Amino acid sequence: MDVTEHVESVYAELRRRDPGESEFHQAAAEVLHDLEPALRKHPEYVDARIVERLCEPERQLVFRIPWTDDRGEVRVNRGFRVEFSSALGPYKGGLRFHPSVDLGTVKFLGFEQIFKNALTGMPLGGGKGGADFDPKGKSDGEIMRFCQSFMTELHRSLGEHTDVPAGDIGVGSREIGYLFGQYKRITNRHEAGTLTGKSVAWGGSHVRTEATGYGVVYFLQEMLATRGRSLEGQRVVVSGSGNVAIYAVEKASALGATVLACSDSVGYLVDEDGIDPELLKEIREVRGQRLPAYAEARPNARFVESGSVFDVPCDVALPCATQNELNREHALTLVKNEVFAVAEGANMPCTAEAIEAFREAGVLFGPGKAANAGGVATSALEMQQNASRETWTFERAEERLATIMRDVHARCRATAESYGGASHDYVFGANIAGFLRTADAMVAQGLV
Ligand SMILES: NC(=O)C1=CN([C@@H]2O[C@H](COP(=O)(O)OP(=O)(O)OC[C@H]3O[C@@H](n4cnc5c(N)ncnc54)[C@H](O)[C@@H]3O)[C@@H](O)[C@H]2O)C=CC1
Ligand SMILES: O=C(O)CCC(=O)C(=O)O
Repeated sequence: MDVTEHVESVYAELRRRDPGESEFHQAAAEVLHDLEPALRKHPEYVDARIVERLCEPERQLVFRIPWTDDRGEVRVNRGFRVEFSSALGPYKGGLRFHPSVDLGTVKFLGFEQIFKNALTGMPLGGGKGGADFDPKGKSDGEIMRFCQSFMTELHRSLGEHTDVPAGDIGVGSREIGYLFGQYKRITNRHEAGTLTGKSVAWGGSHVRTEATGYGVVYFLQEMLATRGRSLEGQRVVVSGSGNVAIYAVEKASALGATVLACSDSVGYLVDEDGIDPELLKEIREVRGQRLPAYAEARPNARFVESGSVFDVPCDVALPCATQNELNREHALTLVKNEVFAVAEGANMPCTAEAIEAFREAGVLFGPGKAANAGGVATSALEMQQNASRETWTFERAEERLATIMRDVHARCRATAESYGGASHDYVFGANIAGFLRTADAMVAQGLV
């Protein structure tokens, strides 16, 4: 069978079957386009219909989540868990609580997760979940009751050898605590490895909180080193001000960069003196305030409510908020301002057109499935500690994270080159490397 025709027919079929899932189509299009050289080299993948099978989740759960608000009124949300691939290990990937979540969003995230998890070299399958629940403005009691109801339904599908969720947008260690508590109560099992992102006080791993943001910066360091640069003196712009963004700011600053700006869904913050990571953490994580509170506390900082954080001139941009937040127009502004490198902390934050603009301008570009793999990799370290009933030190966990990110970077480059691409084409390298590992396992495991 002609490989191009094969890939095109798989793509056409997935669009036909699920026409409303534009984010899933976008994620699939990028990966499928890059796979052709691998399929030419390995006709056995075509014969076994690996691509077709990978595009169809092994299982998709959609469920009702009834809960009561603080006035005693009944509320109903919709929950999702897409168990995409168990070729390399238990389904693994976070839970997102945000009003925009639908099946297409969860499928795009779960699809990306397959390749990302494979790229880490760890024994992890791919999955993702969430709910169209808006945590904004909810009380602690409401969050707890919602998490309990969510887990009352989802617990049947989970287990340390089956499916292991973690956090994502709107789900942090508080939510993981409530979810775990309900899981334990219903199953009567203190099976710590069933959820990751737990508090270090009761089964979590040091560095999991920091891992995604730190990992992005480690990946960036490796990319810069290929051009003889370091982070020292670089002007960095980060989008978002949640978990990934905060720890990207912290690590980039610690390595000598000046982080000029970060953002939220209302606007962006500029601090000409460099964002102070401790103050940012205090405001966002401890006080739960928004970014204007930071601007009020620092003389050379301002909060801007129009335009985009990517208008701020910089050497390095780290989009760490959400999907499709950086479009072609933003990319062209960054290029005009001579951006040197972009690494995705969020999942699919750059549109296909933005990535094309970076490629045309020769900007170093680290795709999310490689650059933000540190989070899920540290989740795998958490599972490892849970299985052996150990708790590693912060230093030991961070050293493992740094090594994993160096390996992910090297794997992308080596794979890109060996399949006829440029070594700096991290998108191509990541897609092929993640695919090969998964495809080999699928062929070995037969038609399942
Ligand atoms: N938490 C993790 O370990 C990992 C997260 N990611 C990805 O990183 C991204 C951020 O996740 P977290 O930091 O965990 O979530 P979070 O809930 O801690 O923070 C999300 C941030 O994005 C901002 N945001 C949301 N929608 C926005 C919009 N439309 N425009 C501008 N800002 C917006 C929020 O204000 C917040 O600052 C997501 O794409 C997530 O899938 C990727 C790998 C692992
Ligand atoms: O640690 C995990 O399992 C979740 C990480 C995640 O959701 C992601 O990589 O996007």
